[in-house]
Amino acid sequence: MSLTRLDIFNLRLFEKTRLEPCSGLNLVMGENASGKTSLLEAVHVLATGRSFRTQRMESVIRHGARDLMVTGRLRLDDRQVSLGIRKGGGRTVARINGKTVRSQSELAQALPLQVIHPDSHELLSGSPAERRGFLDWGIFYQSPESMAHWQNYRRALIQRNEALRRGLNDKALDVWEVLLAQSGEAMDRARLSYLDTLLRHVRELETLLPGNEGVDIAYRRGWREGVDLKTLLQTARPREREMGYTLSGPHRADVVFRRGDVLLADGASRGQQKSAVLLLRLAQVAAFRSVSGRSAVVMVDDLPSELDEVHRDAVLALLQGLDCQIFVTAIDPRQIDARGWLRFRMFHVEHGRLKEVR
Ligand SMILES: Nc1ncnc2c1ncn2[C@@H]1O[C@H](COP(=O)(O)OP(=O)(O)OP(=O)(O)O)[C@@H](O)[C@H]1O
Repeated sequence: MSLTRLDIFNLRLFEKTRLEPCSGLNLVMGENASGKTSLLEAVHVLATGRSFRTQRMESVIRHGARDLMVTGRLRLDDRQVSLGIRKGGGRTVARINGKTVRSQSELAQALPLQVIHPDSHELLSGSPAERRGFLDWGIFYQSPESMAHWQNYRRALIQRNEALRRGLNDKALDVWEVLLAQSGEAMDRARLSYLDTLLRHVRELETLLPGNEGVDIAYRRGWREGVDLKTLLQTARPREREMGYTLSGPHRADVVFRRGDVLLADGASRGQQKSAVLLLRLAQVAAFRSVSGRSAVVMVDDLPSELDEVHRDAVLALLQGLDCQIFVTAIDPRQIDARGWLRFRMFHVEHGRLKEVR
């Protein structure tokens, strides 16, 4: 699967821009503030409806414009699919093949995307929510039916917290706790099963990125081991009534990444962190392929930063082995050795103007 065409309207400094990428490596180069990251951001908006740089979509809309639009053409085996999204004034309209779709997640299913950018080390050192998002990316693609458990869980969690705050009786809590326990334990099983798959791919790829051998992922499910969630919720009522919210469950899950005795969150250099995050996220792409038979699009913003030549080349070799469509940005194209890539295109961007140079 690959994007064969991308049209961007009113996104950051792009007023109207077309990109025709190849199905292999697409290198986007340009000076600082030329618009390289914005180009990747456009692909991300198309796939997810969100930016990977900001929560405030208004700041992504070109100054002076009311809304932004990104459309793309995807080649899936021998089929063509067109995707589009328009965002502005708090409204989103998403389309597939010209038809408005109800949920943004339909675009995400059509265009699986993995992005690694300069803040991606937050997977290791940021908030647990970041790491739950990492797990849930995998589950969304490995077992989309599990997302229904997650939605049920979230709904029940809001209701139970409300009941706790309003001091409702045990009977009112019972209803929500049954739902929380059922959906929460299903979510936990899905996460465990995903981590199992993922770890196998980490083991397969780790030797390709020097310094990552033995990277390990320890899962913390969000409530005490050996206790079923329903019992735990019941026994925690007195304390949680005081607090006004639910203290345990898969919404408090986390994962810890380490290599031997070293916690990658604070015991690794920035370069080691970047290389570990690349390994973990690219293992997700490999796991996705093995489970679904489909390929994802991979984007690496500012690939050369923090990495020495050995690691840059190793990352490129790993990317090549994934056999996906890749977008890479760099200030200096000499830092990207694209010899050996049969499918390769290079673009130069300058003040929001894009030119194919190879
Ligand atoms: N909403 C907006 N409307 C118009 N221009 C914008 C908007 N938001 C940001 N810009 C401009 O976009 C440029 C930043 O683009 P971008 O971050 O994509 O560059 P880059 O090439 O990735 O830079 P770097 O290499 O420094 O990371 C800046 O010139 C900024 O002023």
